[in-house]
Amino acid sequence: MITVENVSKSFAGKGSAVTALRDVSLRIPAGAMYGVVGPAGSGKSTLARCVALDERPDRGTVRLDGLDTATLQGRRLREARRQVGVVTARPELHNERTVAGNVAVPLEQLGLDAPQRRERVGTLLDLVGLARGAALRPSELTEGQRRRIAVARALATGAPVLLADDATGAIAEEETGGVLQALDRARAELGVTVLLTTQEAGIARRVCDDLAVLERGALVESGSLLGLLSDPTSRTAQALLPAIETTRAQSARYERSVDVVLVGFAAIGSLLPEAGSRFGVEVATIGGGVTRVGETPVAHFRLGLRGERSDVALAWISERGGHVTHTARGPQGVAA
Ligand SMILES: Nc1ncnc2c1ncn2[C@@H]1O[C@H](COP(=O)(O)OP(=O)(O)OP(=O)(O)O)[C@@H](O)[C@H]1O
Repeated sequence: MITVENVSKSFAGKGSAVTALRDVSLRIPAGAMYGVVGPAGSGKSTLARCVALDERPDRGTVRLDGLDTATLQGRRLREARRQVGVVTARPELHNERTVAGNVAVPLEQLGLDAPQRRERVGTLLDLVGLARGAALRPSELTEGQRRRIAVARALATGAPVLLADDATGAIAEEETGGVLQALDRARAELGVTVLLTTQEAGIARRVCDDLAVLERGALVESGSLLGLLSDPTSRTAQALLPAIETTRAQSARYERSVDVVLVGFAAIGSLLPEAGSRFGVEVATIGGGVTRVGETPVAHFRLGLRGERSDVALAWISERGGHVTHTARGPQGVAA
């Protein structure tokens, strides 16, 4: 468990100081894939550097498994830093060494002998999908593959936390999946806690369980990704849920219209038709669509309803986990 407790951090700027983090608190459970999302300059890297103990907060503290890191110095600080492997968007690789040689660097520093290094490097290159590239030079690989070397190197010493600070930044779209898969396998197969910062909520949507959104150094929302998506007013939902575009004419064919978020195959497949037949109400999908969070489908639909018991049908949908938002009714009982 990583806890960030009321962390604030400012830097001297030209003239006035720049506040990079304002009283940020987070709880990152052990073994989670946790996303920190926000626009450029919102404080993601500063938060990442505070968690990696490369930066000291002005106020507040970071706890790694309960250890208060605020006052650590010298050897104890170095030991705590070794708990966190770091990958950035600009990993420095040694081009005079092979891919395997790069991953072996931290193991050489630890004093592992050659057979132990070979075994560990082989396992890690396999984990990041580069087992066949071991003898190549980093310059012979794509940028996405170089990021995966950096992931393997960051995991080499067995750090329980992996900090991927914009690790998918500035690589080709088709290579993003490979980097995300490497991070996901680190979590799933090594039990590593992964903190992933990115400007794109869509990147976090593909792999993260939990999310924090930063804006101008402040935490604006945090929680499970599915929980945040269930609230259509959250920033995360607004960024990730399919947009609803319906015309007035489409809505006008029904007595009322509502928006609904449904999570999971079962809810999306059966809740609406079942509500319709159970309560004798016509329930039609007149807008929206389905997206995916990891493996889970999430629907954001506008529904048109007709029938006396539409209120009861909607209450029934809500009781079964559907998140219903009532849109304003127009003068003829039509959604505005
Ligand atoms: N070492 C530093 N010295 C001065 N200002 C800094 C320093 N590090 C960060 N800042 C400032 O703090 C604010 C937050 O920066 P930070 O790099 O944490 O944001 P970010 O969300 O990671 O941005 P990006 O997505 O562009 O990487 C910015 O205004 C930045 O200019």
